[in-house]
Parts: sequence; C-alpha cells; structure tokens
Amino acid sequence: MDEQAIVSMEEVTYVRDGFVLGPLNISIPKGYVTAVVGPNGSGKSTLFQMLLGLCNPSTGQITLDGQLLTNECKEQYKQEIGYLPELPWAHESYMRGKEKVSFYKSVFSNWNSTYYEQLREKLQIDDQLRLDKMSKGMRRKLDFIIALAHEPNLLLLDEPSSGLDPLAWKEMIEILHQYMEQEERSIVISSHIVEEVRRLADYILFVHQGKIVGFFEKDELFNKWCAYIIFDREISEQQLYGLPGVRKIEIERGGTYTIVTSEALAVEQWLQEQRLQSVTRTALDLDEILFYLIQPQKSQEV
Ligand SMILES: Nc1ncnc2c1ncn2[C@@H]1O[C@H](COP(=O)(O)OP(=O)(O)OP(=O)(O)O)[C@@H](O)[C@H]1O
Repeated sequence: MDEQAIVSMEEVTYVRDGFVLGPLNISIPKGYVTAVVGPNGSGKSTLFQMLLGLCNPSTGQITLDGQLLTNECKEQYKQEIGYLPELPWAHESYMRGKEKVSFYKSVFSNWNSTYYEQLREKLQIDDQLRLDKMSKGMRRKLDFIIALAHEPNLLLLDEPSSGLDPLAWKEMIEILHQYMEQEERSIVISSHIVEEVRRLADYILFVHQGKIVGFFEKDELFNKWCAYIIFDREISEQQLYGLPGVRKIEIERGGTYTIVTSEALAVEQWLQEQRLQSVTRTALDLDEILFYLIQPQKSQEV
C-alpha cells in the first residue's frame, strides 16, 4: 500500500447502463492538486461519486488515505472528504441556505462555524435566501464553502467554476490556495477549462471513454509536449518520423515542417545536433495534448 497516496485504485471498474468506467489503476499523490481532464461523458463525475461512496465499484478496490474503502467505514471516511457536485441537488431547492448549513453542521463532527462565516462573508453569500431564489453563482459559492467548512483532508471539486463570474472564481482560487497551505491536504478537481487547470493543478489525469489515457506531473507534461516549426530543405520526412515521441508532422511548401512530439527534450537535442537555424518551439495546450493522447493514429497526417 502506498502511504503517500490520497487515493489508490486497483483494477477498479464501474458498469452502468452500458457505460464502463475502468479498469482504473492509479495512485493520486497526497498533498497535491490533481486535475481530472476529459471530454463530456468520459466518467469524471462517476469517478468522484465512486470516491465518495455514492456508487460502489463493480470490481477492484479503492484505498483512501491508506484505508481500504468498505461499506462499513464509508460514513467515517466521508468526514474527511469535502464534495462539490457538478450540479446542485434538486431536492434541496426549497431549503434556505441556513437550513442546508444546519444539516451539514449536524453531519460533520469537525464543522467549523467560524471558518464558515469567514468564507460566507468573503464570498458575500446571503444564506437566508432559499436555494432556488439564489443566483446560480451564489448557490455554487454556498455549496463550495459547505464542502470546505468541516476542513476535510480531501476536497473533490466537480467543475467548481461552473456558473461563476471571473471575480468569484479568483476568490475561490485564493481560498483553495489557503486550504492547501496545510501539507496533508489534497484536492481532486475536474475541469474543462484549460487555464483553470494550468493555474491550480500539480498533476493531471486524462480520462477518455471511461479509461485513463495518461497521468502526468503538470510541469513535466508541458515540458515534454511541444510543437516545433523548422525550416530545412535537406531534411527528409523519414528522418522526422524517426524522432522520439513524434505524433504529427505537417509539411508546407518550401521545406517548412511542423512536428508535434511528446519527447521534446530528445527532439530538441536532435535539432541542435542538426544545427537547424529556424526553429520555433511552442508548448501545447491541455486540450491539444488530450487530442493526441486519444487519437494517436489519426494524427499522423502528412
Ligand atoms: N445517473 C446516471 N444514470 C445513468 N447513466 C449515467 C448517469 N450519470 C451519468 N451517466 C452516464 O455515465 C457516463 C459517464 O458520465 P459522467 O457524468 O461521469 O461523465 P463526465 O466526464 O463527468 O461528463 P461531463 O464532462 O459531461 O460532466 C456517460 O455515458 C453518462 O451518460
């Protein structure tokens, strides 16, 4: 068992209505922010629900902070998790914010009312309002601070910025940075927004059609995946395809090539050895990397 993992999964699958999540084998490191990135319907929310015990894996085992997840210990370990679902719970809509807060306060033994009030004031939430009378953003902010107010060790945030204006999201990021000041804490966040992931995440987990297609340390990922534009009349296409990690080569008239690689350092070294003059290097965006991870064959167009 890996003591440094906040979440470990071994051969975990979940099957529902024809959708198969897994098999998942992964160790998510403790003390970091891990972003789960993938197209719609790839299984991100389902993964979160499984971690929270809202749905049971069909096979395999999940370990949370060193503790095997079983039905018997579910209630206890939920105390350590703060969860922000992708969508608000419809059955709560008739409640006032305060009533929802009272309920959560009764559920979580570590509920910190002072901290809740600080966050509420910072985000200017009127918790006297009924939830269905709040703006979308205010309800989202309330759900966010409810997820934090029992000071959990693990935060699961499903599309946290959905419905928020840029200022509210900036304030949320500040709160998340403060939350992460305690070393033992971890965040798993799902997001479609590239900039959000770039700013927050330490690790990135790519998922597609229920499968893990990559797990990377963020800086390493952006250093390794690059596009190079080179100009050289002497170079042959075969030479370029022989380079490490090449995912795509585009040739334009007059000897200009664009190469996309997942092994930038090795390619760069080769380019230097060839003494090529006109070389432009660009880091790829997350969505471009995801594109190549899920379509490795199709991307080789010349
Ligand atoms: N309550 C449900 N009942 C049946 N199938 C569901 C349910 N919720 C999701 N699914 C299906 O499970 C699969 C994974 O959906 P999930 O919501 O986990 O993906 P996601 O990556 O979070 O998508 P999105 O980015 O659109 O939020 C999809 O095929 C979806 O149709």
